[in-house]
Amino acid sequence: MNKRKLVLVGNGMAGVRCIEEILKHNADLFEITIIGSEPHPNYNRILLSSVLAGDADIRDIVLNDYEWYKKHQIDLHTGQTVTRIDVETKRVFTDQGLVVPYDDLILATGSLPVILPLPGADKQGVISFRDIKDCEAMIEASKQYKKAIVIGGGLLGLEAARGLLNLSMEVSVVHIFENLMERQLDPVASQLLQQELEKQGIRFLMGKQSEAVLGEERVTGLRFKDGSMESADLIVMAVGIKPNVELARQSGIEVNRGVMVNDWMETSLPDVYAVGECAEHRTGVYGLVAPLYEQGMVLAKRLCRIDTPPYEGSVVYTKLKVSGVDVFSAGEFMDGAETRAIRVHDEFSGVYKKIMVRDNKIIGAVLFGDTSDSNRILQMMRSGSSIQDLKRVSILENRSAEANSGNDLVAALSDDEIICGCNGVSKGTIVQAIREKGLCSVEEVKQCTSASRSCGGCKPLVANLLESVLGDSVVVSRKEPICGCTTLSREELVAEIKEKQLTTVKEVMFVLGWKETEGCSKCRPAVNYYLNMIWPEEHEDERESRFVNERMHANIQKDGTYSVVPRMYGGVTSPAELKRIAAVAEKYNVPMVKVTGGQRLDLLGVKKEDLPKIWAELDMPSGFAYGKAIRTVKTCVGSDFCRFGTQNSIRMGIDIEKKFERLNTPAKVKMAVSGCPRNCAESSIKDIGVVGIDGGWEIYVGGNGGVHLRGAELLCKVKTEQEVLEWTGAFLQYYRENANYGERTSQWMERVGLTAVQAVLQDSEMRRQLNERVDKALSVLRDPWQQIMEDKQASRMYEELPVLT
Ligand SMILES: Cc1cc2nc3c(=O)[nH]c(=O)nc-3n(C[C@H](O)[C@H](O)[C@H](O)COP(=O)(O)OP(=O)(O)OC[C@H]3O[C@@H](n4cnc5c(N)ncnc54)[C@H](O)[C@@H]3O)c2cc1C
Ligand SMILES: NC(=O)c1ccc[n+]([C@@H]2O[C@H](COP(=O)([O-])OP(=O)(O)OC[C@H]3O[C@@H](n4cnc5c(N)ncnc54)[C@H](O)[C@@H]3O)[C@@H](O)[C@H]2O)c1
Ligand code: SF4
Ligand code: FES
Repeated sequence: MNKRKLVLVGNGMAGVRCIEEILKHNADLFEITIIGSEPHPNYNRILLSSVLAGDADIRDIVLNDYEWYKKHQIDLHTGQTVTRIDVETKRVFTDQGLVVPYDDLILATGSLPVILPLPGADKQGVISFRDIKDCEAMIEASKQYKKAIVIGGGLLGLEAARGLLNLSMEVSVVHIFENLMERQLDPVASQLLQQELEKQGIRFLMGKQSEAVLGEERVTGLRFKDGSMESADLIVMAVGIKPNVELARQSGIEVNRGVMVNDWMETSLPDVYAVGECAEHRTGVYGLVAPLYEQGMVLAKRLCRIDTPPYEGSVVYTKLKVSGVDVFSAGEFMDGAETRAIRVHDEFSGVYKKIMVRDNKIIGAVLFGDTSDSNRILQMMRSGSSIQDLKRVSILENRSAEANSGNDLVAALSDDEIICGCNGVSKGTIVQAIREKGLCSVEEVKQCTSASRSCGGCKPLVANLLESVLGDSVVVSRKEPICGCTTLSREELVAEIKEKQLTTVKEVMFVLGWKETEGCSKCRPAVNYYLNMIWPEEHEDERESRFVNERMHANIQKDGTYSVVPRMYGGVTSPAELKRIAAVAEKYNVPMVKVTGGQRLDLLGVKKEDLPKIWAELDMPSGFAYGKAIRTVKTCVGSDFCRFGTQNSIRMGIDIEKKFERLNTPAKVKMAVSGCPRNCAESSIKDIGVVGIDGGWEIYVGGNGGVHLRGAELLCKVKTEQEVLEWTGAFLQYYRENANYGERTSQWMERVGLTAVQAVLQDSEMRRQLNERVDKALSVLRDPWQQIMEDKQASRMYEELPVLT
């Protein structure tokens, strides 16, 4: 049988998803050609926000790699734009002279970002945020420039702003209205969101209408209609999108806001279909993947001649992807004459929930601060079930607070509740797949059901579901590949390194069949760390695999200069040290000397070539302020000086720091010792916090005072200073051996739980063995500043190293 020729214009999320569905139904029906303007295989556009925020690498976000196209015999043409469709002869033409005939044609050309027609909008440094190219441009700009303006306080603008903040830029969001995300949030939720983002460091200029982009060749600022101005080196326009319909319009296909389609995604021309953001269905144009995938599923069945209910539109919802902020919105959210609302606003915990009701049915919701009920509420909206017989406020009862764990919460969900909103995958489907196909990792569930394949917001729920179904085999269920270059999880990698006695990064990648021979910026430093941890004496640290700060042994600053933080054990210094610091600062014109949060002195603005000279003249050890290593041990004044002090916190802090300095760890480790439970050294928000009590010490672990605020948990109470050192050593080594590279103790403790850690460390023999291993690791470590000063070759190489971020 002759295959029908199917051509897809647009190699993006909606179109390729439709092709995947077609292949699932019948892989032999079509000869498929895909033409896409971007020079990449299909990637997850949603995760561009994560790439910008530094949580993912471009390579991690590819959805279908080139192999996939080859495997399915798809003729792929990237970097080519279809410029004309000849509907008479049924052929498409590209800007590079390619002519492809079709029997069926799918248009999935997506959207174009709206660019405000401001004078100066064409200057360098004015960009949108839509594709990999934009994302790379922002990352590049952040290396040279300081100040960014994001125009538009919608989902995209806020995610861009958060990403730019992570790239160390100063960020101002310019919004035209008084309330952020006014298309999704009511004024109360908007205000809460603004306050939270302000706390994270974003500035807001509300109710501002932009008038002109300032600058010569490159942007220097923005002028507003009220005459005020704001300076900027980068302007990101995130003021909405418009369906990309020009190709369809020119080809005589009926176009309104989008390409007009009926309930089977058919356009006004025979054999021409449209899906995704470019399509307009019953006046609805969607800008989120869930409805686009629903459209693709209907079209796939239609093209494969499989009976399908028509596409009748979608109930959409949004969640902002900014860490530390939980925001959910669906359907109607503004109060009106015909609607009533059920509201809860807990100002103490910062939780706001509002459910909109009409004719006893839920027609919309806004949740801020706790979005754990979002799936259930969405389900009730979608099913249109009556809430007449329910106790109204029970709809908003916080099930996450009642549940002892995420597993309890997920166990309480009914089988038809949707776990993955983006891909419309229910709990029942996932549970069935886990049981029938023996799945035991989130990655496997993703491959098999598509759950967690898009925004990734449902990953924790999928993981909880795996745990609740698999019970004790949970350890297996947590396994995820360390990056896209390998399928090996951390546990598997560590086991392979030990078993095969692999000793260099290159060897690991070669022997274990890495997809990319050189690895990526995610796995190279991780493998180097695991090798250091496993073979402390045998493995020679591979500096070229480390991030720039660790290679240079100093923190690179925004302007390309470095900072120097010498170690001051327990935050204690001496007149002699202070004199040396002052002399160095004067001699090398150090622009700023600053006291750090960890009770040390930071010399900021040091030129790269001055670093070794400054280290030599300071004659102090490196403070490792740049590394995934033991950082500071902050202390209060303690019993020697403080009238409340029960224990000598300064001595304890110095002893801890002297014992564990230089130790490399999966992520930075901050410690503190307080002389009494008044806790002046803030031990309760440190990775390890020690608190003096009558007759002994309490040791707390897993605290974090950063973006993800977490109180440390009590690990144990001990009597002597020796025991503090013993437990600290055991905890550090257990964390070194079991956490993922880059995972802070707070995240690790969250993942494995205090009880599991206590169960190991309460065994004195285990503590002894762990201490033996940590002592071995410590015994070979030397001060890196000293090493570089002694090694002429190293200091030369050091000057020449290329910058890898
Ligand atoms: C930063 C960011 C974050 C997002 N976050 C979320 C989120 O959290 N949740 C969510 O649901 N959605 C999110 N979205 C929206 C989501 O990514 C889009 O809805 C989805 O990608 C649209 O898919 P599409 O296939 O219709 O269009 P696209 O993914 O834009 O694909 C269209 C493709 O067609 C190509 N093309 C256009 N014209 C032609 C032509 N003539 N010839 C050849 N190729 C052509 C384009 O270059 C493009 O590659 C986000 C979007 C961005 C930019
Ligand atoms: N988490 C998510 O689901 C997510 C994240 C990013 C992007 N997206 C999608 O990407 C698309 C684009 O997002 P978006 O935020 O650009 O679109 P949007 O239309 O949702 O928001 C644009 C915002 O810009 C504001 N605005 C318009 N003109 C302005 C002006 N002159 N000055 C200042 N502000 C102005 C609008 O009031 C609006 O709040 C949408 O479809 C969105 O759903 C979704
Ligand atoms: S924690 Fe206790 S001992 Fe230390 S300074 Fe505060 S009050 Fe004094
Ligand atoms: S909810 Fe977005 S991937 Fe599952």
